[in-house]
Amino acid sequence: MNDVTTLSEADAANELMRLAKAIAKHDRLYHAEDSPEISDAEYDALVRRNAELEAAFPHLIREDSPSRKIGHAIAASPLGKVTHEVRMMSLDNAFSPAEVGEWLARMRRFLNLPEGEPLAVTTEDKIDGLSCSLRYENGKLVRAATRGDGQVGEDVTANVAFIPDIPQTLPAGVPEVFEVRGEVYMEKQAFTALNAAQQEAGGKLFANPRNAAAGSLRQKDASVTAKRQLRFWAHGWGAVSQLPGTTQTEVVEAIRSWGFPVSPLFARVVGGTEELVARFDAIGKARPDLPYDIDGVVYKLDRLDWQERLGFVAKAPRWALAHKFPAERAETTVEAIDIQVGRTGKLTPVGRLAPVLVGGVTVTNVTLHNRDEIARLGLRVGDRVVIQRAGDVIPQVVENLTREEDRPAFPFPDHCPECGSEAVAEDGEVDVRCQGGLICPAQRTQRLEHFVSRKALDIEGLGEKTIAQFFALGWLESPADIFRLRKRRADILALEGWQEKSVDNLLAAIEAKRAPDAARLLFALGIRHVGEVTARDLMKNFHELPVLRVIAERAREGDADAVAELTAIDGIGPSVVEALGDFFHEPHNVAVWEDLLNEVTPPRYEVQTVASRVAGKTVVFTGKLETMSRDEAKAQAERLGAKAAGSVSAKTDLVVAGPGAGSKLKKAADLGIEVIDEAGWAQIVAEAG
Ligand SMILES: NC(=O)c1ccc[n+]([C@@H]2O[C@H](COP(=O)([O-])OP(=O)(O)OC[C@H]3O[C@@H](n4cnc5c(N)ncnc54)[C@H](O)[C@@H]3O)[C@@H](O)[C@H]2O)c1
Ligand SMILES: [Zn+2]
Repeated sequence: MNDVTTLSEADAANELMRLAKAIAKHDRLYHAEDSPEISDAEYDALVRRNAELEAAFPHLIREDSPSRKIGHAIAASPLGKVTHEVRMMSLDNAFSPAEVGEWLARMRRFLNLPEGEPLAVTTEDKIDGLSCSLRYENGKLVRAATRGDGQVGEDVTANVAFIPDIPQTLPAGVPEVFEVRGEVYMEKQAFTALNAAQQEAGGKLFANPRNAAAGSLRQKDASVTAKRQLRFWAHGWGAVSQLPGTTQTEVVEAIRSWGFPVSPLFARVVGGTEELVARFDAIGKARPDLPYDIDGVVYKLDRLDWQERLGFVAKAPRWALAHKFPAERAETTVEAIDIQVGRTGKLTPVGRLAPVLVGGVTVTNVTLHNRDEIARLGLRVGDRVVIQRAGDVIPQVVENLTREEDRPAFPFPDHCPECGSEAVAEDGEVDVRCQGGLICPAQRTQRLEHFVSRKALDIEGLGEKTIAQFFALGWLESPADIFRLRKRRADILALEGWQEKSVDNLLAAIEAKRAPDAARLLFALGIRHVGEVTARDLMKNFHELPVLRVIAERAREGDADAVAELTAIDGIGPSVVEALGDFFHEPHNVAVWEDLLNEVTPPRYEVQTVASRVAGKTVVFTGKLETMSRDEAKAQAERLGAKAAGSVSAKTDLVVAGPGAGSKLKKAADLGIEVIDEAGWAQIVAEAG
């Protein structure tokens, strides 16, 4: 779904046409046939999208716009037609306190009321049924009608005779003409029982109590209605010869006194957004215990003279608002599963959904996390799913409703969709990663940033921004390109923000790394499991990068000697051996590697030691080190010609202990080994050359 602000007029017009068609179709299925094909949340997302487009392109609003239509025309209904004397309306929706506040502010502006003056507003639950208009003349029920398209509804007079909540006659003294309007509904229990009975009899199943109530009322044969447990409560009125009050509250009270049920949660609230939202929250709390379904709270301005002044917009009164409970869960269809490659090479599946309104927000994408999650859900393209979005949490698929169908599983890719390199999950890991780190466009800039970072090649002046800029210009695709930047001196100078001096400084910093430290270069390549320390350990043993490559390739081919040679190194395990083998097995990586080694020439790697009083000794670091990391401490020991070991034994010469050293300290004492603290170690480092 494209952002409306970037949409061309032609695209907007096309989309509006498609929406008008789709919404009309779903209106027919829902209102005329009582068998919706999509969830309300999906329908609401279509309506919302239509409203967004119409707001951005008001001149494109169609003659047949869904925003102007109520319900569905009843042309095809077998029931008689009734023209409403006063149109039956819909309600505007709000999904957030902010939208409720806007509604209140709009009314205030319209009525020119002073800011902050409290308003009296009635609140009642928005019951999920179908509207029905009951016309009484001289206290006798003469006509009952559905809403239809708002102007013309269906005659259900015979049907409502079987609804005990609807009186056939009213007490003496009622106005000559009075149309009571309210909701015909089915309680949850009756709905469950009806569907069970329908299932038994092989009849039609209803999607929800609202559809069941509508399907039960709108029957040509009223004896069918008689078998269904329908109920009614009143929430308004249509044509009247006289009003029994000057406020919504007074008239609803009068209707109640004539024998009609009204909402048990009806209340008059004086205040602003905060007071209304408090009431909304209270009704939300009561919701699970109500015997019927509700989907929100209806607010109506209490004063009828103000209602009259406010009047109506296209299809709803300005003086009323339906504040809907944001559905935290909703049903929709997975239209596609795309694979995104993250900056670390992780393949993340993303579900593309038929747009659906969840928690008041239109959701079109959902993260599917990883390959295991797709397997757990048994998810395939085309499946119906329940998605959930609570608060600001990223939407999740909580259930796959299409499980049982016999279709092939989603084939999770074993190659990176960005670069075509192999994508694998290592043992015990759920994430599948692209192995083409150095050539994968999704990973490239991050790999380059790592390549020049302080602990890697440490090239000053080549920051994140510059890398991104050069990358976008096509100047930096792989590490070797860094060393070819000198040919672009004039091009860089022509860029904004670069002067002779800064360009020359950058190029000098790069030239200074033509003969880099081999361990840093190896670490800079970003091979999985090959961190700073591992890179040094490897280079200490093999000294030359081409030698390491040969050993790694032989190990991958299963050469036991090569494997043994690698794993004999302290700290090198099977995962490093595998990662190295995989790296050199990927032709793209080899190309990058060879290209790079044509540009730079690392000298033979030898551990550079300085004279110190711990040369040739074995040191153990233990406890919490406060001024350096354990890796740094190890590196320092190496530079001083000492060996850093992990545990205290008879071979240990010196223990450097931080706070909380514990058992190792005790062992050192038992063996009579010298123990110093971090400050003592710093002293030794400082003394050395
Ligand atoms: N799934 C689908 O395919 C599909 C298709 C069309 C419509 N729908 C659903 O139908 C609804 C839209 O229908 P709508 O335009 O008739 O609006 P609506 O039903 O959301 O709101 C208007 C109606 O609310 C009723 N109502 C309930 N309690 C009320 C109260 N206390 N006071 C006043 N009115 C009260 C009235 O009958 C009124 O006509 C949406 O929820 C939509 O998701 C779904
Ligand atoms: Zn890739």
